[in-house]
Amino acid sequence: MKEITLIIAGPRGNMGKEAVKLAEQTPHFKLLAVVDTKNEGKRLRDISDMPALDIPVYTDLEKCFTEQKPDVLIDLTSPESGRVHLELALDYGVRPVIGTTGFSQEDIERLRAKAEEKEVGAIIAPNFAIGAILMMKFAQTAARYMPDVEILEMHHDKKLDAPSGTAQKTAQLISEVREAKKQGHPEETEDLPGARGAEVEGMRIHSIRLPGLVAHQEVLFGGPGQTLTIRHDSINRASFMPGVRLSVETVLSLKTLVYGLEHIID
Ligand SMILES: NC(=O)C1=CN([C@@H]2O[C@H](COP(=O)(O)OP(=O)(O)OC[C@H]3O[C@@H](n4cnc5c(N)ncnc54)[C@H](OP(=O)(O)O)[C@@H]3O)[C@@H](O)[C@H]2O)C=CC1
Ligand SMILES: O=C(O)C1=N[C@H](C(=O)O)C[C@H](O)C1
Repeated sequence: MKEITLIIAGPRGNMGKEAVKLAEQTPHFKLLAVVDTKNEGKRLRDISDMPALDIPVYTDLEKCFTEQKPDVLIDLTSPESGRVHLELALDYGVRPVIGTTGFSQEDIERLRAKAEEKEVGAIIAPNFAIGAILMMKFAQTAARYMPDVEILEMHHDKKLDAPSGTAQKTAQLISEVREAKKQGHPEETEDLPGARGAEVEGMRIHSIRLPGLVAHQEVLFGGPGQTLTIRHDSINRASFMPGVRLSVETVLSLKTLVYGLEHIID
């Protein structure tokens, strides 16, 4: 397989650490450098807890692109940084693979237009885990038959964004097959604000944050006399890495921005 050169933004994070390992262990991936919020000028091996790789650490993504000229940027940072990094990658002709969550529908449409104008492929994957993609697909199928649905997403308490990117993507997929409808009692009230969760076309999304959790989601459907629950659990971050690898390999042949791995995994 042809060698693919990479930059990883966010290498000290939970996901970034796994992605660095993935890059090290994949024979046709070559990690050129990493982009961090600190440690400018150091080598990766000089940062505690990081693998002994003799590659540079940058704090300035533009400088990194100019000096390293990578094929692909893997971004696993924060919602604000992920947006800026994706735009910069498109400007520099570097293919972004963005696992960072917190993108709005407007962001995605604007960035897709830019990717197409520049003819640079890009992937935003709110969830890289195959099981999570299947959970979303199954939920979309179920919603055709059982349109009353609530989404419960549960994550570790270091997560910055709510609801999760996966929950938002699930709601979007369901809304493609389900007519918007108000659920629950027509006269229900929220005696404590937020008690019924966030609302997307009448569906409700509930976000739980607790230490001990990694990434979990239940999609609950109700119909007369029955319920259906579709659940996915990521019990560690290794669950996301096959999807990261597939995204890096696929983004090179794209000329648009793909939002969600369900468009890549048939
Ligand atoms: N798509 C998927 O399957 C998955 C997506 N995610 C998403 O990935 C993102 C990262 O998650 P996670 O690893 O758990 O988060 P962490 O907080 O553990 O790691 C984020 C890392 O990014 C760094 N960072 C922030 N801004 C920048 C920047 N501008 N340049 C370089 N590095 C930066 C942080 O540095 P510092 O500590 O100094 O701020 C930190 O080291 C989140 O948006 C999360 O929702 C998570 C799991 C799976
Ligand atoms: O922050 C996380 O951890 C995760 N974020 C993604 C999301 O917001 O859906 C994917 C996964 O759920 C883990």
